[in-house]
Amino acid sequence: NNSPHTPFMQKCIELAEKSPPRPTNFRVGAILLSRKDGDITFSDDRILSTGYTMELAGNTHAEQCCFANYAAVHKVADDQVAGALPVEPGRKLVMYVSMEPCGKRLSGNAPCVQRITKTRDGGREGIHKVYFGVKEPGTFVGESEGCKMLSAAGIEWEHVPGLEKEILSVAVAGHENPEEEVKNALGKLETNADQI
Ligand SMILES: Nc1nc(=O)c(N)c(NC[C@H](O)[C@H](O)[C@H](O)COP(=O)(O)O)[nH]1
Ligand SMILES: [Zn+2]
Repeated sequence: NNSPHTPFMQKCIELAEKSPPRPTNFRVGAILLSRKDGDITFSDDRILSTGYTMELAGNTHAEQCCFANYAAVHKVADDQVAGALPVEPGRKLVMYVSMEPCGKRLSGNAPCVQRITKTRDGGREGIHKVYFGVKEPGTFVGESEGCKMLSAAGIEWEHVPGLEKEILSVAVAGHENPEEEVKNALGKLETNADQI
């Protein structure tokens, strides 16, 4: 699949591969960038931050680490990251994540969709669009709500097809029956591919 977004998804997979395998989460990679409107070759992209699951101490998600890394570089607290993100006319903030941002976490920690929507606080445009490579499998929270919650917050999202098997294999590497879980998740994708 030669989507122009594929190289970014491959970079997210490389990031996810740095994540320590655990049975209790998915290994995910995230990239935050600024993109010039109408730049169809993405040649004027500016990478702002990256993150991967458990990159930072504690039970941290890729998107969470991506924001926290940006906050640290800009010397603001994690919950102040929105105010530190660039606001540039003619440019948009875009996030690539190998897996759909979580709408709910078994740990009860703030879900990443909430962290993404918070970038719009104070009337800022914040994150304009999120690209992800696979919907979250039902392993932990059942039917994922991430996309619905992004739409409800007025944030665009798009599934980048073609790398589902690679993304899922990396994501579940620390799980009990990884092959089974990947097959199951891919099977679900086949049956409701149109509903993604
Ligand atoms: N998009 C995304 N990025 C991540 O870095 C990550 N680990 C998940 N995983 C989603 C999954 O639903 C939660 O990992 C479980 O619900 C357990 O919740 P905790 O992670 O312990 O808060 N999803
Ligand atoms: Zn998350």
